[in-house]
Amino acid sequence: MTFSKELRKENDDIFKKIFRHPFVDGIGKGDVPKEALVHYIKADFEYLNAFMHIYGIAVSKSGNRDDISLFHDQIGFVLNSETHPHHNFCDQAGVVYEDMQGYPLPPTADHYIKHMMYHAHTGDLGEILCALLPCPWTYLEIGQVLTEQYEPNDSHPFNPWIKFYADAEVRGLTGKLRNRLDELAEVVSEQQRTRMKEAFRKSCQLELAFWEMAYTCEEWPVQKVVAQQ
Ligand SMILES: Cc1ncc(CN)c(N)n1
Repeated sequence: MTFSKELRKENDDIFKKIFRHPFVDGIGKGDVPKEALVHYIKADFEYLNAFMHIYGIAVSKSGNRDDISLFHDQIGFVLNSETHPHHNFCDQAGVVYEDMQGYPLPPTADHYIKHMMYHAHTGDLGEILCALLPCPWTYLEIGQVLTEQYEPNDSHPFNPWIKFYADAEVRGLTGKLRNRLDELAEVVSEQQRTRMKEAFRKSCQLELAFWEMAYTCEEWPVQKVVAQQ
């Protein structure tokens, strides 16, 4: 079994919980509370900015042009294409995309990007890929599961979102990351494979937590700066 297949199998419990999460299921049913959509978009805009920064660190650790090209293409996709599903959520929430940008990250999203940043700064390319992969991979499978389960048509409010993530482009990009990870995993020590598995599982946990964060509109416990005495 390839390393990425092993990762998928070992984290099936979390993938299943993600598919059943009320926010994700709400996308399939075409019914997500507006506040949750807004909370999601605000956090996800900044999350994806951080995600591109991490790909940038991966570029700086790349030893050849094939790897540089791999990460460059992923940045291009996030920058130019992943705005489409955000627009779908904005349209359904009745808000303007530009008004959703520049907000501080809620605790879970903040934790998630710092987890990836940690592995980006301290790990090698394989470890970075493990921290990054649950992001495209869980969304690809969410798109596939919701398509199968709800068979959305053009009148479905979240049809563009579901179609986008179930699409061949996302499958192709995720497949490229998986293939590169499988190559890198073949030449590392058992100890390093354990570190890689831990990075992957924590990102899966944080994917699930991100949906919960948006659904419950999670905020920091104290929001305003308390005046110093
Ligand atoms: C938190 C999160 N995870 C994954 C994706 C899909 N790239 C996303 N937009 N946001």
